[in-house]
Amino acid sequence: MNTTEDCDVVIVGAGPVGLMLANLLGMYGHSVTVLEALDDLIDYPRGVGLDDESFRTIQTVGLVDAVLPHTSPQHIMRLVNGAGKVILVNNPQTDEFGWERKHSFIQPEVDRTLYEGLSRHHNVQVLFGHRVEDVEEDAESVTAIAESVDADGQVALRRIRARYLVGCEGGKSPTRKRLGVTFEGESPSTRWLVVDVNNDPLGTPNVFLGADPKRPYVSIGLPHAVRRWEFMLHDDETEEQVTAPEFVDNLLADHVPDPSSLDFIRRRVFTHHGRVASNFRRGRQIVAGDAAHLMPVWMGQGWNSGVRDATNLGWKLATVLSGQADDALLDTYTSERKEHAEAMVELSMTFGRFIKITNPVAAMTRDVTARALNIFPQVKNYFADMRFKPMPRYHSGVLADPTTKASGRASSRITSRLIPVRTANTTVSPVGVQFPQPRVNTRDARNVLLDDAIGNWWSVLVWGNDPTDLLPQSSLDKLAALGARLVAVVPETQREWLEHSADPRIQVVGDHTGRLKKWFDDRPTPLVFVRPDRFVAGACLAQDAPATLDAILEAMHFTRRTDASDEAPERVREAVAL
Ligand SMILES: O=C(O)CCc1cccc(O)c1
Repeated sequence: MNTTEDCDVVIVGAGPVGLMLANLLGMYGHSVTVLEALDDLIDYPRGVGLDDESFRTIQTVGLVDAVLPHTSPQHIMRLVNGAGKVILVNNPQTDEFGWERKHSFIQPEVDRTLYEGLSRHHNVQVLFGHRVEDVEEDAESVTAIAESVDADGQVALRRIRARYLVGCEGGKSPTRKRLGVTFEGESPSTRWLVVDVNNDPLGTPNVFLGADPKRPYVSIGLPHAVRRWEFMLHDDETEEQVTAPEFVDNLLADHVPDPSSLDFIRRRVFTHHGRVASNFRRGRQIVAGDAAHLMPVWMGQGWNSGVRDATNLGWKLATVLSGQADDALLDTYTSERKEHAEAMVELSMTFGRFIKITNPVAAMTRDVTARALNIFPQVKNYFADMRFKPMPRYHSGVLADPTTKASGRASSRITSRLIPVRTANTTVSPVGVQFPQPRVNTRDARNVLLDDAIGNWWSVLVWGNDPTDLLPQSSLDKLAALGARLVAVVPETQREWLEHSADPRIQVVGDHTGRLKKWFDDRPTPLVFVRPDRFVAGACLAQDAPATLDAILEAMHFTRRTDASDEAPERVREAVAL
């Protein structure tokens, strides 16, 4: 081991989070080495739910067409009691972020698509069969020392030096242990047996959560004729017992006429955990996905929470690596993601307690209460629409919100001059939440989802106006240095007219569905700064835009280094050339 290979980021673990992060960084032009201890990707299903936010990131990395065939939209979840009667339904109908809120999916196929997507990026490599044995960190770099064993049993060590290392190697994450942070929460002792089969003998779609006090169970129809069952285990049942074919056939006898004809993918025992790391970063090492937080399966949020981490971290790493911001920007990864991960863990743990009830009297009380609550449409819709799912809303980080005290560190400098209530439908600030994604028409009359029109980096969206008419040259220069795309959003009726009269550098989008008009009508902020991860960093009146922009740049520790020169990242040059 004499040589050291260099790259921008070492990712440890070729699971979905590592692969998604590698896709994002590769797309932004950075070099990545992914080190995976296993010889290949894991080939059996684990996560089964893919949500709209993850789909949006899959869209960002350009892999939607390859992922869609491994998904089913309108993924409904029903809670049934011991007699098989439905007591709660969860069937959200919204597509506000451009995609159905819930899909089922085949994780090994989607993970493989993410892996194959990396071949588009010459600067990204995945090394299977490479176990990280040691990590050295100094002021300038972090070096992973990885061991591999060839077919003849020869052991080789490889040194990969990078600016940052991201541990995406699951709940037992050695990276998290090296950070020395705590992994707070609970690991209830309840065990579950998971049984996946290939030739689904039922054929019914969707998820059934069987709140049967005798033995709670789960039955899920997945794409490609895969069926998943999960059975809660009693304390006296050993792993050896419950994975034996006769035991499994016995459990399945209540669900399928002939269990003996099933083509089993896997039978495995697992326990749920509800834990969150106290910090997701220390120095040059960062954790993401299960390495940073573990949650029970009930909300289908394990895979999605990891993808949210990658989405949050990807653009921040890209910004720091290209010199646009100081590395303090990376601290906002913990402050933004940890709170939401905690909320998701808490919700998933609560749901688990609700399903796992084995005391018959307590179970009956639960069922009667749930059915009684269903009589009230508001309660019924609350569950059906999944309004109990905490949507990410950042309160501190790369934000500038004059309406809250706790936003980005520079927010207090913004003059708080929101439109008087009489000229807006509400006074709710959109700062810290995701911007919606309806379909729009573009300059060349293509009908696309909004993100495909505004690109994969920063954008400034203005309702009904040409941003170059509203913003002073000093702000336009800063936005050019940031690489932000300027977007005028107009009713479709005005699109062609504006295209002819507006500054040629701006993108004009026609709101033919009226959804964006409604969004801007509902908020007192006709100018919004949208981050690369689609969250609103700032929103204001046009006249407040210069101060809001300055506050955002300060909150992201912007260095103002970049311009449209040859050294500028490609995305900046593209935006400036618009
Ligand atoms: O809603 C979903 O995406 C399914 C969540 C779920 C529920 C129960 C077990 C399991 O493995 C996933």
